[in-house]
Amino acid sequence: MTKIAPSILASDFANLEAEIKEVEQAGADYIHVDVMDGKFVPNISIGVPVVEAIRPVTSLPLDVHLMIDEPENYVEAFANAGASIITVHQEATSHLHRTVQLIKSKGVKPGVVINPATPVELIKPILRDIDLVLIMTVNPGFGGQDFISEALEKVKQLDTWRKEESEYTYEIEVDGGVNQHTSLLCKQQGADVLVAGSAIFKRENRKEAIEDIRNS
Ligand SMILES: O=C(CO)[C@H](O)[C@H](O)COP(=O)(O)O
Ligand SMILES: [Fe+2]
Repeated sequence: MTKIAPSILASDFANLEAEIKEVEQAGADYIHVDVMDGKFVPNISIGVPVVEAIRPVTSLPLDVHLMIDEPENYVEAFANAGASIITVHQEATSHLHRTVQLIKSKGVKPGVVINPATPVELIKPILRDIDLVLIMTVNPGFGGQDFISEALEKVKQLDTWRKEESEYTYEIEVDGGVNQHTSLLCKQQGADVLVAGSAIFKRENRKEAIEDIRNS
């Protein structure tokens, strides 16, 4: 069954605990946390104290998407705050293997994410070391943007590679512009986890929203 990771970027921050509990009750699999630094992406969102604050309010894994330059400098802080998965941009770190090893050494699952214009071949050398690959279907920085369907070819390629190579155990996650229509395209190409912000939190009935995305 396709996993659904609601992105709290689109939630009501004044009621964050209730928002998280509602999507957990509604069948979410991960809580996706978008961290932005105003440098790697042109927006600032939330950081370590928010991860620490939400860790006790849910039993779901916290899927922390770091949209920050030199993420290696913050791996320890996010690990200590309770991140379950830490995903770093290939474009943001010079020594990807070192950063991934650092994440593992803190007992956290490592993920690697690429922007829509980044070729998937660039991350082939790291695939055996990671638990998750995140394919961006928008340019990161904001919720509510339109889905870039061209990026889905990378999902297909990743699915093909892991069928050919037993050492590859990564999940394939898609993030950006996912809704009940685009979710079908992601699943058809082999995606396991779908991130959705606006399509879940901007709807009154979160259970229906999650089911519409999962069952499209
Ligand atoms: O990483 C992100 C933005 O950079 C978010 O996870 C993503 O945009 C989710 O929001 P939406 O579903 O509204 O597109
Ligand atoms: Fe994200």
